[in-house]
Amino acid sequence: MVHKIIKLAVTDVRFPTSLEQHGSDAMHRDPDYSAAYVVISTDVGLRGYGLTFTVGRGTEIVVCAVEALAGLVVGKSLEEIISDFRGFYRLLTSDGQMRWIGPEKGVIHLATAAVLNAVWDLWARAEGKVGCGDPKQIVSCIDFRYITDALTEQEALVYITCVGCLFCPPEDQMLKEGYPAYTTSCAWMGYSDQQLKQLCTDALNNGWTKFKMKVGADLEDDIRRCRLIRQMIGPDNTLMIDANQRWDVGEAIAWVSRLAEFRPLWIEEPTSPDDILGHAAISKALAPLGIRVATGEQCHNRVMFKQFLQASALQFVQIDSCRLGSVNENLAVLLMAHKFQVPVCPHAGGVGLCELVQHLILFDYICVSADLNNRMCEYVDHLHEHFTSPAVIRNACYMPPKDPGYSSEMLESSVHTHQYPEGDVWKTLLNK
Ligand SMILES: C[C@H](O)[C@@H](O)CC(=O)C(=O)O
Ligand SMILES: [Mg+2]
Repeated sequence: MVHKIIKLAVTDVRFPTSLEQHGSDAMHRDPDYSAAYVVISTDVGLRGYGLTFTVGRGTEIVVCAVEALAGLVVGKSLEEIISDFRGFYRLLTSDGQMRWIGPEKGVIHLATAAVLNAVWDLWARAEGKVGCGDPKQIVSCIDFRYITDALTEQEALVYITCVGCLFCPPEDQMLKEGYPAYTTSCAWMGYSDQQLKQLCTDALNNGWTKFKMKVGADLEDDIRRCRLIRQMIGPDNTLMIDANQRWDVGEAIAWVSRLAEFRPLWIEEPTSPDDILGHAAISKALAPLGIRVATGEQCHNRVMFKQFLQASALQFVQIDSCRLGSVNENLAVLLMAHKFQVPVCPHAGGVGLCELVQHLILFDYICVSADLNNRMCEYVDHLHEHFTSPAVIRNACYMPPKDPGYSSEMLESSVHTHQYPEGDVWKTLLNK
């Protein structure tokens, strides 16, 4: 059957998370978790749902960028797209008049992610499964331009060990135990000590063993809060810290050295996400303290990741389902990470990110790495109730999604009440 795309609609959906400081960090003190939410409709009634994550006012700019891309999608059939998905990725990322405002970075790339995420969702739904493709087909979705010095198409084909799957029915171990997760939800920057203690207690009771906390605003506060969380979780559980790009290179090294006594596994985003050599310097300086560097949530494309890997500038690759150009570009990055033997631990702190990225990490485990050592996927406990197929956590592990698609569909009622500014939630807040 042919599925012709006849419409692309995009909505600015925002959740007022800043009211309770959910999602806050040293650089984003008042994030309203938001999404440019895309619905593509076909002439046979099937729809695909996609999104990209944002944190508030910027969403309206991403929505404009999605609208500017719509003309490249509407009128095509799904079958035409997937018969040359690499070409379609290029069409979106290399359009002669649009690429000037990227290329493959910033607002236009977030918009590309939203559109392509919807296409992947549509593809999986059309196939009636949680995904599609054999290794050759999967590799044919990747644009290798700019990365062949690090990863060739032939190598990629060898690295995909499992026959016949992207989003295929997961293997037994994943079905029984799930994929290990860590929680960031106990220690957002704006939470009080009391709240942090209570959330840690609840999380420990629910079986969580890996915790991430926000740092970087005030050193004395960080020392106090790290001590508190270490006391709460005990010596054997895992702690990670996240500065969200707060420091210069030297400052990062000095600051994190002061937190070494709390034995963080990694410092995340210590400095500018674009500073590859800075991250390399921080990695080198902190290695003797047993602290590694993680980054990726604002690493804007595969070329940047390539250089991070080539420069040994990161020890954990944090792919993001909405920052990179959808599944297509995430596949390139997780295959490069495999080649460089750096574990992938996806970023999921945002609305919808847990839902989407769980598919990518399952693919990484089942089809590429077959390794859980030092690997875990972030989980944040917010806003899942707005999705038709929310991520399911059992005993601190992601349980494989069961419904066909990319788990990216939101409840119509949630979209309706949270669209900005006309949804009821915002009408009420803005009129206060
Ligand atoms: C603004 C977001 O909540 C950000 O703090 C998320 C993040 O850094 C993470 O989940 O890691
Ligand atoms: Mg982070």
